[in-house]
Amino acid sequence: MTGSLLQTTTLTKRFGGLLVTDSVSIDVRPGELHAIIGPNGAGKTTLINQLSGELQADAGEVLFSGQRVTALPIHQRARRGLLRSYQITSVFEDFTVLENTVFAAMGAKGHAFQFWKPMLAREDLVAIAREALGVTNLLARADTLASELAYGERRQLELAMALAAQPQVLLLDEPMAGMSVQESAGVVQLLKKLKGTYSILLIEHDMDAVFALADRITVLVYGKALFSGTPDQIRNDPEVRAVYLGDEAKV
Ligand SMILES: Nc1ncnc2c1ncn2[C@@H]1O[C@H](COP(=O)(O)OP(=O)(O)OP(=O)(O)O)[C@@H](O)[C@H]1O
Repeated sequence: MTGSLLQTTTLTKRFGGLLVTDSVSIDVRPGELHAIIGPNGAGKTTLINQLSGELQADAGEVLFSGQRVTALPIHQRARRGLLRSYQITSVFEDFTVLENTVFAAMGAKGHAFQFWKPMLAREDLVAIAREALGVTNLLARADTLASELAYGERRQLELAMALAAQPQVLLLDEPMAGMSVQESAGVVQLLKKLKGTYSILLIEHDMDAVFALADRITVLVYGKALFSGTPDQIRNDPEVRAVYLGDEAKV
């Protein structure tokens, strides 16, 4: 698979006797949004955890920009540009939205946090942070404390913080979970804007969102990548319809 930014080869993970990632080989190409769908318990989160570095695979490889990152910890993968939204830097409740985003930019660049220096004096990092807040429509809330954000805005902040870290590949695990219909629509618009610039691996249960956004979709069932293809191919594949989407699926 040439031209892949992120790739797994026969990735395998067991929890005791349970095979949760069953020799999965998938890839994310530059600029594409690749969605992973599958029933509850199919192993989607376990797979993304092995990509981010939160879990170590039992066998197989994770390649990022052609290099093995399989054994690297989370922060080293993040520094190379493989980043999971919301997990790299936690949100500080008593910091403003801008300060949290500057902090994320700082961490990504490997700068140590210096308590004696005002965070917002770092003009280069503030510029990166403001751009990320602009993209995620949070600029108007830049001076608001994180603790005062509504739930949907908080998820936007997590995404802004990930963007401030200037990733190449973004790993997103159910970014619309818990959101209102209106908030979800906002995230779909945002991801439409981001794809192309960033390569995105998305796990999402909202099939309307997945089919509106994905360039490619992989269907995971019992830990196995059953099928990968374009939304049209997935929609029209009889096996996928039978095992996952259901014959009545209107997608
Ligand atoms: N740390 C763990 N130890 C043991 N079993 C686990 C662990 N984490 C997940 N599992 C099991 O692995 C299987 C896959 O879980 P996973 O959360 O990856 O699925 P998922 O596709 O993300 O599910 P959902 O769509 O419900 O979020 C499930 O049967 C789950 O119970």
